[in-house]
Amino acid sequence: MTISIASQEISEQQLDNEVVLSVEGVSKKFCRDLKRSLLYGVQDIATELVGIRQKSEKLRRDEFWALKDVSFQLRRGEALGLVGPNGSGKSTLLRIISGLIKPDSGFVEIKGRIAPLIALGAGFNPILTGRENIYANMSILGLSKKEIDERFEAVLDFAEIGAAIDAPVQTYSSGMAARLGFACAIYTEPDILLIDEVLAVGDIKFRAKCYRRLAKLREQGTSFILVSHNSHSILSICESAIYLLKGKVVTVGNTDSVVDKYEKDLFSNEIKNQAKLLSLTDKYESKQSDLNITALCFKDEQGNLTRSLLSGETTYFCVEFKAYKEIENVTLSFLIQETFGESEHVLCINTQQDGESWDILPGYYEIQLKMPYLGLKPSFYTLKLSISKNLYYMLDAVESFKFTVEGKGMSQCLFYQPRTWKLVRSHNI
Ligand SMILES: Nc1ncnc2c1ncn2[C@@H]1O[C@H](COP(=O)(O)OP(=O)(O)OP(=O)(O)O)[C@@H](O)[C@H]1O
Repeated sequence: MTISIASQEISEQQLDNEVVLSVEGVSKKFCRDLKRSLLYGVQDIATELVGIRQKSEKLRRDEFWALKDVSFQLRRGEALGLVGPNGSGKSTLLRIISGLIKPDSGFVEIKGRIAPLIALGAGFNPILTGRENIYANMSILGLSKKEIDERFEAVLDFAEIGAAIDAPVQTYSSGMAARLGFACAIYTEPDILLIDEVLAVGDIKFRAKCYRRLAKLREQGTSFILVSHNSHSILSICESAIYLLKGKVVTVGNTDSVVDKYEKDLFSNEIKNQAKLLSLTDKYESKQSDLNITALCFKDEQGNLTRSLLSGETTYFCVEFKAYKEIENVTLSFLIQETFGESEHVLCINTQQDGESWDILPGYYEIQLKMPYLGLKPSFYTLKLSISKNLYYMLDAVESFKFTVEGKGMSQCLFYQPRTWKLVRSHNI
């Protein structure tokens, strides 16, 4: 009896550790010049046909490595996040894994069924109806007609597109196409699901439903590769991650440490580019306006200009402007969004709400907003700001002011909570 339990434990452990995807030394080159790319393509086909094509590590004119020597393994039930800046090769890697394109060197080994959710409605034919596309899409993913018949209602139910199922997919909104694509992919019950940013579309309710469904699939042993610019999604879904930069693997390992490294690199690049954003000297100055915003900046408690904001620190947000004439009832409003977030406003502040407005004479001014504890979590932000007269008459605005906030150990939080701790002993035993 004991022996059988032990052997069962071992076999479960082996199953858990089962590698379902192996990517070994994968490299892929592309050519920047379209004409030359076609020429290289024809050359490659011709040399392959006569059997003299050799895999070359050399780049021809205008070629570059979109992926270089990428290796990793994905295990059964594992969720792996893929992070990296634009153009780092994430989509190329997913396209190679899904078999859409061939690598120039290296190989990909897959055990089981793979379902790619790579672009919105990937694989959908726009002139076919939703119903026809479900059959076409799921049969490409390897299901028989009988299997699709059995799952059809569940797909329809999940996608929530109602009567539109008999309309051509080209009439669908991007959210509807994404829902149908997601439903088709998950109901094929794949062993590996590749998800490229698709979770960023759709309303919050649908996203929550997708996350619940993904958690369920994972319990059943499905593995995922998730590409997202939103670190929060990666951190909440994946236990391991890969950071790609210019086609090469920078780090691979536990999600927290990989995302931390990726964000640090992004922060330092943003901060280097930030200096000139503090002053708005390049901003167009309208001669017809009664007021012009001249600079935006942050200051610390001592009044020093600061470029590195820290969650939880006392911070002043300062807006300098020049008024050309006497103006009554001047108000300021701004809203802050996460630059790479999913478009929800993180913070909207309006002097009117706070019962503040000013009557001003011609001259130079600085409005200072004191935030005793900066409640923003570490991330990149974009701020939009406007100064108005009588709330609705806009005098001047700044469309996009970018800044970063740093802090430690808050990668999964949504905001900073100022706090102190105390242990109080209530009774003796
Ligand atoms: N078919 C192609 N022909 C030529 N260049 C390409 C092709 N596909 C991708 N590239 C280039 O390869 C590089 C990697 O692109 P890829 O789409 O994989 O990046 P990514 O990390 O997914 O970017 P993003 O985050 O913007 O989606 C980019 O420089 C891109 O311009």
